[in-house]
Amino acid sequence: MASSTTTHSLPTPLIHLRNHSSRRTCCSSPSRSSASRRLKLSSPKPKFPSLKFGKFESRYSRVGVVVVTGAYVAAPASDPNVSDNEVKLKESDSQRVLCLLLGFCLKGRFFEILIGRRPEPLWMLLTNVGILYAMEPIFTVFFIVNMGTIWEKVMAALRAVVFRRILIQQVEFFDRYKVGELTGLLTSDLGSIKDIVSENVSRDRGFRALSEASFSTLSRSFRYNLHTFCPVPPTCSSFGAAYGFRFWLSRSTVPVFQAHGKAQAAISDCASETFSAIRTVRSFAGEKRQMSVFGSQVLGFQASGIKLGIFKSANESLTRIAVYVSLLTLYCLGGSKVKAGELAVGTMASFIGYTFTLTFAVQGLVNTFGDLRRALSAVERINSVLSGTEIDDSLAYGLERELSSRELHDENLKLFYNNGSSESYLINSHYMSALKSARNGCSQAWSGDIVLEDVHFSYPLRPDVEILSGLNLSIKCGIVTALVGPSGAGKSTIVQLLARFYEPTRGRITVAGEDVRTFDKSDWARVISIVNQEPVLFSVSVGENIAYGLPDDNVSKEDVIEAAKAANAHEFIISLPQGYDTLVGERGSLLSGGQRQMVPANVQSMSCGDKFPYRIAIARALLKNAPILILDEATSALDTVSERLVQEALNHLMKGRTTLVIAHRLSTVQNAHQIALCSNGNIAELDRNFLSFGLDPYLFHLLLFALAAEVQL
Ligand SMILES: Nc1ncnc2c1ncn2[C@@H]1O[C@H](COP(=O)(O)OP(=O)(O)OP(=O)(O)O)[C@@H](O)[C@H]1O
Repeated sequence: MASSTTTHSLPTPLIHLRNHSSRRTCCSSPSRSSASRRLKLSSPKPKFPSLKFGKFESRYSRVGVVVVTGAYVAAPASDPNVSDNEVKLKESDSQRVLCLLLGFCLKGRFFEILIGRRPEPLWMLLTNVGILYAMEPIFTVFFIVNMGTIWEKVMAALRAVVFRRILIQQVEFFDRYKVGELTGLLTSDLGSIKDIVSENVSRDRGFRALSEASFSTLSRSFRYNLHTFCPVPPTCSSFGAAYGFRFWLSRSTVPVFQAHGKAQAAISDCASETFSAIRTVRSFAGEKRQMSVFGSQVLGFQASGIKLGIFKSANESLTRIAVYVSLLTLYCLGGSKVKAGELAVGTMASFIGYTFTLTFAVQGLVNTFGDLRRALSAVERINSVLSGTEIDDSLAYGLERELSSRELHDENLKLFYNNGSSESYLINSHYMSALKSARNGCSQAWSGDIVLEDVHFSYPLRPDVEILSGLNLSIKCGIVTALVGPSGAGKSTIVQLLARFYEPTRGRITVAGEDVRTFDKSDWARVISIVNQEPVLFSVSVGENIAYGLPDDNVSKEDVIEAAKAANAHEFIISLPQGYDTLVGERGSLLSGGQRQMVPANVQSMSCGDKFPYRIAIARALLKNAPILILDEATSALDTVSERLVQEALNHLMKGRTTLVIAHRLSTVQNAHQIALCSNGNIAELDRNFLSFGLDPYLFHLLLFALAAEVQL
């Protein structure tokens, strides 16, 4: 190979000109070579400050600058016409590292030294390469650890924002979306966004792939392009075509990704629905039906997965076609040039190296594009769920106020607070701050009646069906009102309005004469306790489940025990293997078969295991001590002991409170101070003496139906 100059200055147009000419020196005109030397000597001084690297400095610098300036690879490291002063370059650390990388890994010179066509010692070359190989993993660890940490923090903040945004939606939002869909947002959708970084910090993907691909293309273009190496334009155009087509393809795959995400959410929805209602499924022998529903979701997911696979394969094969066309062009055109002596073998070899680098980089980019598409459709799904809905202003305002005003001792809550007032711009703070605290509502509810005045209501998802049509009901302070009526009459709807899960579409609800809408809804829960037939227990200990009655307070163990005693649950709880610390399973299933055997037989008989959650709920309500109590009476038959225990607990709970009982038993109705019959979205108040003669439960229900059908309200 011909030898000419060592180049060592910054990449100015002047230097490019010189480099091109120096390259030609090896193959063609000597006059251009001398011209290049003249130009080289007049090159500007390097701008970078000098750093002493001892012996290695000049060698690395020289090698590196050759590449940076796009010099011809056949240029030797030393040139007798160049003075030492010129050779000693002054570059920064990063420039040196870049020089090392570029000089040894990407140049034809590397191959030529390896095959002995150049005089430089091989050990020197291998030492340099070894140093580079050692540095790479160190920087990789640094890069991945930092990127990973930053991105994990971003994702935690994002998860907190989405969770909080879901929590403060109005109740109808939860009617509209299934549990699986919402959990899917927090798991698989946010997971796809997380993958953008976590999957793309690896060597061959993401930013690295992008920089490698760009650099390979650019350096190829600068070094070989236009003058001598005709394979470059066809290679670049095939890659260009592949990129263009991929861009079009990526746009058309977004709906496919979305459909795939939806299908995945449907699977998790079906699974969570089935498992959460497992007792109902069992009791109806519904396993086969659930399997069929699940099967159809899985098949849907499979179909969308296959469709997605087809798009992915199109992407893959397109990339490969581009690579192989590029390589074939290179072999044909480059090979003929080597044969004709117009091109050095090392150059050809390095060009093949570039092409492979580009191949891997483009492959990495394809994967990154795939991640981006998935992430984009996930963002779109999260947006479509959360943007079209209305947040519950009052709840959002209350939470915002709590989180920002309070001394936060709970580290976990700081995650939500630090992300700050992301919702504050959505809230009408001026209006909200004028609302009265629910503590005022509490004190008024202890002394005043609750009145529903001409209440009309339709559920937001079925606005054309009026459930309550001008309903009037007065629930007297401190006494028990029994609400009776046939199924679907609207009893639970009244409860939901009193709890302020929904607001009446017309009319109003008052407490001691004050419209409930003048009270802050965010802590309205203080005013009302609700005990459902099927109370929900959380997957924490029995004690914590009772303490949930006052979730924001530090409830002492003594208070929990006192509440449990009043709810007649204490005996049963202490008979459990870990007492109050016994963990409650999902949906309140308390004991495994083995644990049941450890509970003494006499306790088991009085445990009314199935009604245990009901008594825990009573204990919770006792702890909460709200002035208004709403009770959906347990319908399932209890044995005499259980019935007595539960009734005693309820009597305890109802004492002195304004109580509304959705009554399913004659005894409850007979003991109530006031009876309201709900039918056709309206109320008729009944005289309790009307039922004071002995009726058996069957006759009682018959009578209710007859009344509901006959009474013109
Ligand atoms: N979230 C909802 N969205 C739309 N319609 C609803 C919703 N909840 C209940 N409904 C409808 O409102 C009507 C009244 O239901 P509601 O649950 O209040 O009756 P109910 O008297 O409590 O019946 P049951 O004694 O069987 O519980 C029913 O037709 C029911 O289908």
